[in-house]
Amino acid sequence: MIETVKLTVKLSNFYKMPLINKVLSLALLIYIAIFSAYSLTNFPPLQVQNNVYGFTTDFINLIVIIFLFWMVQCSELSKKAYIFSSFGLLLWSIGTTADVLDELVVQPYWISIYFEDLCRTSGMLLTSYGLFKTMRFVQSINNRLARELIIDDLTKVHNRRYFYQHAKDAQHSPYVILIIDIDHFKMINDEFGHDVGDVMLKELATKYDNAFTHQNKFARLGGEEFGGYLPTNNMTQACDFSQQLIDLAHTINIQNSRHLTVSIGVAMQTPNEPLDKVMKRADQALYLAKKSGRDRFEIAP
Ligand SMILES: Nc1nc2c(ncn2[C@@H]2O[C@H](COP(=O)(O)OP(=O)(O)OP(=O)(O)O)[C@@H](O)[C@H]2O)c(=O)[nH]1
Repeated sequence: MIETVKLTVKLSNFYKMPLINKVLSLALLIYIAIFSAYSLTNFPPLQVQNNVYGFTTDFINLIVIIFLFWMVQCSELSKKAYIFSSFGLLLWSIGTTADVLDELVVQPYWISIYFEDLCRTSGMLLTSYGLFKTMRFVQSINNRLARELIIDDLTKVHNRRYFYQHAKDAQHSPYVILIIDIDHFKMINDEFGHDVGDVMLKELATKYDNAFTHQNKFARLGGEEFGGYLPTNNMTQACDFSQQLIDLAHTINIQNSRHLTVSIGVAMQTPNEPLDKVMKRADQALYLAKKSGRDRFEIAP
């Protein structure tokens, strides 16, 4: 099953966020307001005009860190990434607030040196780890989506997208295409139920996937139809392999009442023939195999 992945960073999302995000943001703003008011009223003032440059840069730093904190609150990150980034930026803003006020008043030594630097440094460390966790989170989503893009959901073998891409990219010429179709699959579904049909599809796909070794590729093209890609110019080998696949289907029992059969269309690429044409010829050969009684393979002329 594809699990829904939420990954949004939208500042307007804040109002939809859990209470904890809002409480944390409010706590930060209240802390900054109280600490600033306390410092400005209790510590000896400095000449602001002598520190305009320092005050401006520190103030911009603070605004940027608060903005980053806000962005984290509005993002849907993994739990660890959220916790580390939030608390890191919280500490970092607390340290930077002290840094800004440092330019306006004479702070006690323990604030201007120890408290400020400790908060800022530990904040930076936690934020960096939160960023690392965020990147790992994005990477894991990316890897999972990339995998899901080429894997068939039901049978877990490669899907049609992978098959066509591989056949186009492989650049082996000539190659052989097999189109493999389960016989009377509708009857199996009708007689035994759709769930039994699904089990048959999975069982056949797993067995065939194991049979396609080395450079040979196998995929579910859709429904009860599968594709095979053999980078070979040896038609005898391709025919022997097709017969092996037909025999392999016979080893699968449908509820111990009868075995599965498949029909296969085989087509070898002619010089410079595009993939869709080879597929079409393989499909025509499959149609012939069906018409000739099924449980067999036919070679496209
Ligand atoms: N259980 C199951 N059935 C599926 C799935 N995808 C397609 N089918 C069924 O496969 C059947 C294909 O039927 P047809 O195209 O008539 O082919 P067939 O009955 O195999 O007949 P021939 O190919 O002529 O031998 C349909 O009944 C589809 O509903 C699936 O994922 N699971």
